[in-house]
Amino acid sequence: MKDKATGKSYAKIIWFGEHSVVYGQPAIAIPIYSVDVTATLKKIPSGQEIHCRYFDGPISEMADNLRGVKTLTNHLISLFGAQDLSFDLNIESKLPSERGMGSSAATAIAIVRAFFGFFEVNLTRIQLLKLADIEEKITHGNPSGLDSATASSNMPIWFVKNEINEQIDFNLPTSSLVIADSGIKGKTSEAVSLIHDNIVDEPETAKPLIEELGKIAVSAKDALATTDDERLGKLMNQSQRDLAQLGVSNQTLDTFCRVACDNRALGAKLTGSGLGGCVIALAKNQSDAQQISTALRSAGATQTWIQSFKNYQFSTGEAHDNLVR
Ligand SMILES: C[C@@](O)(CCO)CC(=O)[O-]
Repeated sequence: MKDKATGKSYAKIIWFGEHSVVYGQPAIAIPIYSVDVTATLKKIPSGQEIHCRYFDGPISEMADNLRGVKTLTNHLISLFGAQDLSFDLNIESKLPSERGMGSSAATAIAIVRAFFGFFEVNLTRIQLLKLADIEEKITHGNPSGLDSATASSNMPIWFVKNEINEQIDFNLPTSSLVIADSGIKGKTSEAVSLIHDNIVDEPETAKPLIEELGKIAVSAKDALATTDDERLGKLMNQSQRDLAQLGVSNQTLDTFCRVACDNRALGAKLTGSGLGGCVIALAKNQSDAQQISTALRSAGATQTWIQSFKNYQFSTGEAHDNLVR
């Protein structure tokens, strides 16, 4: 056992396939390395404390809105027989919460990694995702697993619920994604049940849209393999139309997409569960990305990030074993 260990994870951006992934369609998602979560577990003289932006104090006193993190932490305490250990768990997150960037999954992944690092026990990817799911099931109800799979990956992934979780390697050396936060909170569980209700109430409209979103993800994978950024942009626009028809966009997100496209974006769409949160726009080069980012800030984005794909591959030192959870 160490005196101190840290676990890291990343914000996730779903490029293609949010919502349809819940219904078995494929998705493409990417970790955003500059927007990360670090959990640090260290020994202290007494108590079991947790510090994060929503809570500061003993784990036993955590409020109900943090039930996911509390349950996961208690599960890890039992797993390692650490009931009598005095420790402090400090979570530092650069992710805004409820903005479609996978804040809860990233927090869960960082916590699990911190515990395994602290107890010096090897962690397999399957174990990591299963443990993160303890938190995600409480926070989101019926997660596809895409958020945790991406937050823990060091590469973009191609994902099919319970079937495929593999890295994709592509080369888009000049393009980048501009991510713009609308500042509006979007609850994943609400957006997921809204789509579920649409499928039940209007299956003849909703089901073909879900299937089309899956086909778009397949085409996008092909466009990535052939470095066809113009096609990727068009596929993003098509996704946005389908997601809006399914009811998870809103006026602000629609406006952001239009502003991005009026400012040289090759395409734009909401990312994550929608009903708020972030929009992503594909830029052909760095100067276009700057222009799009500035235009989106003028249109009201509270924060923007530019993720370039140059030298995207990097290593966390942990193998991504391409295993299904
Ligand atoms: C909306 C959704 O597809 C992504 C949320 O980040 C839900 C899920 O995959 O569990």
